Amino acid sequence: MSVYNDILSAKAKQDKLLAILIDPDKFNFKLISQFTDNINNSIITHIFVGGSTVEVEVTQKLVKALKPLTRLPIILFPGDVTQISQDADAILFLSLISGRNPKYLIEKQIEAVSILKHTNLEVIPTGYILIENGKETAVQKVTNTLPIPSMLHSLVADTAKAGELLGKKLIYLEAGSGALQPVPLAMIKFVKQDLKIPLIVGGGIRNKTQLQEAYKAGADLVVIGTAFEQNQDFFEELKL
Ligand SMILES: CC(C)=CCC/C(C)=C/CC/C(C)=C/CC/C(C)=C/COP(=O)(O)OP(=O)(O)O
Ligand SMILES: O=P(O)(O)OC[C@@H](O)CO
Ligand SMILES: [Mg+2]
Repeated sequence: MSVYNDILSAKAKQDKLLAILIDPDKFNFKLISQFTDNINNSIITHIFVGGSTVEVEVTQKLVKALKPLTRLPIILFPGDVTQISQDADAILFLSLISGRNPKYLIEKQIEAVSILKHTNLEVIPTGYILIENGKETAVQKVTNTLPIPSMLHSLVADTAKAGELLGKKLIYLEAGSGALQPVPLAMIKFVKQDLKIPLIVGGGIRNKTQLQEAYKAGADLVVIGTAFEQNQDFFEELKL
């Protein structure tokens, strides 16, 4: 079994995927069993774990605790090498290709190699693209990069395609956690026209309508974090 092959076959069958993003810093360990019950009884297909700033060792503790409580794949979505946990199933090996900061284009990845050697994680090369959303996001601040303006559809599409040609296996269009505006639907459609690899879309998606619209526009996998953090009823809303 491979996490990436499963994503590819879902895409081929046009089965849409949904990841819940769990931020280790904001996680309440006391509620873990209720929380994983909610996840296991929902349409969620993947668990992403990560944050732009996470205290050392908290990710490892979270992944270890989650693993026995769910059969869903746990995928690291790391802001830093300190978030690598050997108990996860896979890691999005991100390169921030919308930015021009060498640290997030190649330096963190070099740093990660010696840590990854001691794990069995499936490594999934991922082109990560920040899209402007109306306010500065945590990832922008941490990486000291600018997102691509939301009108520049062809720059985003060319950036995504360049990622594919460089050998990335996934493209992730990111409006940012808690974004005021999710990635525009017209942009998703435009990027999708010439992209063969699966497309992940996340940031600012807060209800089922927005989720379905993102799928219809061409997202193969949608990532939602904040709506689960802030709205207790969101698991129920997804069932309707
Ligand atoms: C290859 C390895 C190990 C690391 C790659 C490091 C790179 C290139 C990261 C890209 C930039 C970055 C900081 C991504 C963070 C992704 C992420 C988990 C975002 C979600 O966090 P938010 O929810 O936006 O932020 P908060 O933590 O403030 O909530
Ligand atoms: O928290 P939200 O806004 O759902 O964003 C999810 C993810 O794309 C952030 O990296
Ligand atoms: Mg967050």
